[in-house]
Order: sequence, then structure tokens, then C-alpha cells
Amino acid sequence: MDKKIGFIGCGKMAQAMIGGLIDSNLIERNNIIVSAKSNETLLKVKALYEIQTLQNNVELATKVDYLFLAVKPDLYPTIIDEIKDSISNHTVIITIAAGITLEGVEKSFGKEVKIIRTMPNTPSLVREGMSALCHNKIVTDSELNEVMAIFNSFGKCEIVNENLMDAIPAVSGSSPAYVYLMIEALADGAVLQGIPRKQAYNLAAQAVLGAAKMVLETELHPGELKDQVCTPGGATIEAIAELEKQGFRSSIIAAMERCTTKSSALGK
Ligand SMILES: NC(=O)C1=CN([C@@H]2O[C@H](COP(=O)(O)OP(=O)(O)OC[C@H]3O[C@@H](n4cnc5c(N)ncnc54)[C@H](O)[C@@H]3O)[C@@H](O)[C@H]2O)C=CC1
Ligand SMILES: O=C(O)[C@@H]1CCC=N1
Repeated sequence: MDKKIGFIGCGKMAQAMIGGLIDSNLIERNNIIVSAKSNETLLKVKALYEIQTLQNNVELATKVDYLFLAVKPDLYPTIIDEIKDSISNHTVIITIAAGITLEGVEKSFGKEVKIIRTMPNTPSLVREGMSALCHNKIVTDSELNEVMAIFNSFGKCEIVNENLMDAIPAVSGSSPAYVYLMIEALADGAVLQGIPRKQAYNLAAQAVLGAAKMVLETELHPGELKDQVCTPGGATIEAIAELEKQGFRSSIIAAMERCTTKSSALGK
């Protein structure tokens, strides 16, 4: 793709997307520019990804076709105020922050701007990201297709209605954190039984990866896949019975409700 892509903010999420994007070869390194507050971050990112870096958000905003705002939600008004007079009317703004709405971004710019609101996740770094996107009316089909190609280069993406965007962190933006917790717990349980720590992480992580692939590739209902593992009178159903007793599913659903409420509040 022959477009310039900029990132204002180059923390964990921006670096995950940049790493995946570079690996995919969709865009040449010299078409990716980042700016960040800390010079230390910029030096690190330049060394790691061999991309252009700037310490000036305004200069970056004038140079790119697709501009990711990869800062914390509370910084959005400040950053938009800084760049609003510098972007051209063909620039597409891509937001990645929880709770930041299309209307809120339009209001901060105070003029008609092309905006795509997204919610990515950090597995983008290994090109297994999952992102959700929605956009305002003035984004053209060809711009949307290009942005979807960018997100598909480091994983998969889905278009959703904006009224569902606050629920996306809970299911895919934040959920890698719950899965890491589960992998850590599985490994701790294995270590408790005497399995060496490194082997325990490999066993646990590969089992989670394999289970996820089974859901995606067989398209069988997760309950049916669970039933295939549970031998009647066997060991697995003992574990399932204990998980149900401890509220495994209901604790995940309750955690997701809190995550959704907080995501919505972060933009206010
Ligand atoms: N970490 C994650 O898993 C995900 C994060 N997000 C969203 O991504 C955004 C960034 O989150 P992280 O990357 O985790 O945070 P982070 O703290 O790792 O990165 C924030 C970046 O903003 C930069 N920054 C701060 N002030 C700046 C300024 N005035 N000008 C330019 N850059 C500035 C910092 O130098 C840093 O590079 C948040 O809005 C978050 O909601 C979305 C999905 C997943
Ligand atoms: O924790 C957060 O607020 C961000 C949104 C999704 C993942 N991290």
C-alpha cells in the first residue's frame, strides 16, 4: 500500500500494531512515522522497527494519510487541539482508545473530519490481533477498505455498530489479559503437581491456542467441543464441576460487565 501511516503515541498498543504491520510487508517501513512525548521511547522504537520518528505531533499530522491517535483516552482533547489546524481534509483519523466516540472526536476537531473508531488488541504484534471498527459518514468505501487491509495485516477485523463499541474491550480488547491470567493459573497448577515452570507455560499456552483454533476452524459450538473432552466418569468433568461450583463463567461475565461500564466512562 502506498500510503503514509502515522502514530501519535507509541506505547504498547501502537508498537503491537506497528510490529505486526511491518511483519506483514503491507507497508514499507519508511511510510510509517511515529511521534511520542518521550525521546527514550522514540529512540527505542527507531532502533527496533527502523521507522521514522518525530518529537512533534503537528509535523507528523501534516505528513500522513492515516493518523492513529494511540494515546490514553484522557489525552485525546489535548492532542486533537494540538493538531486540528494541521490535518488536511483527506486525512483519516483512526482512534484506538476505549470510550472515545466518533461524536466526541468530531466535537474536539470542531470541523468535518474523517474518523474511524477502532478497538484493537495487543496480539496484533504476532499478527493474531482482533479489532472492531466503525466510522463516520464521510469516510469513503476505498478509505474503509484500506484501513481494514491495515487491520487485517496484523490479524482480523469486524465492522460493528458504534453502540456496541464500548462492549468490544471486554470481549477482545482487554480479554487477552484474562487469558494470560488463566495461562498463569494453569501453569501454577501444573507446577504444583511438579511440572517444571517453563514446560508448564508451554503446555498451558499451546492448549489455549489449540482450543481457540478448534472453535475457529471446526466452527463447532464450544459446548460440543467441551463435551468431546469430558469422558463420562472421567477426569475432565471433575475439573468442570469444580469450575462451575466456583462460578468460572459467571465471574467472566461479571468481569466483562465491569469492563464495558469502565470503557464507556473512560471517554467522559
Ligand atoms: N494496551 C492495550 O492492550 C490496548 C490499548 N488500547 C488503547 O490504546 C491507547 C494507548 O494505550 P497503551 O499503548 O496501552 O498506552 P501506553 O502508555 O503504553 O502508550 C501511550 C503513549 O502515548 C505517548 N504520549 C503521551 N503523551 C503524549 C503526547 N503529548 N504526545 C505524543 N505522545 C504522547 C506516550 O509516550 C506513550 O508512547 C489507549 O487509549 C488505550 O485505550 C486499545 C486496545 C488495547
Ligand atoms: O485497559 C484499557 O483501558 C485498554 C482498553 C483495552 C485494553 N486496554
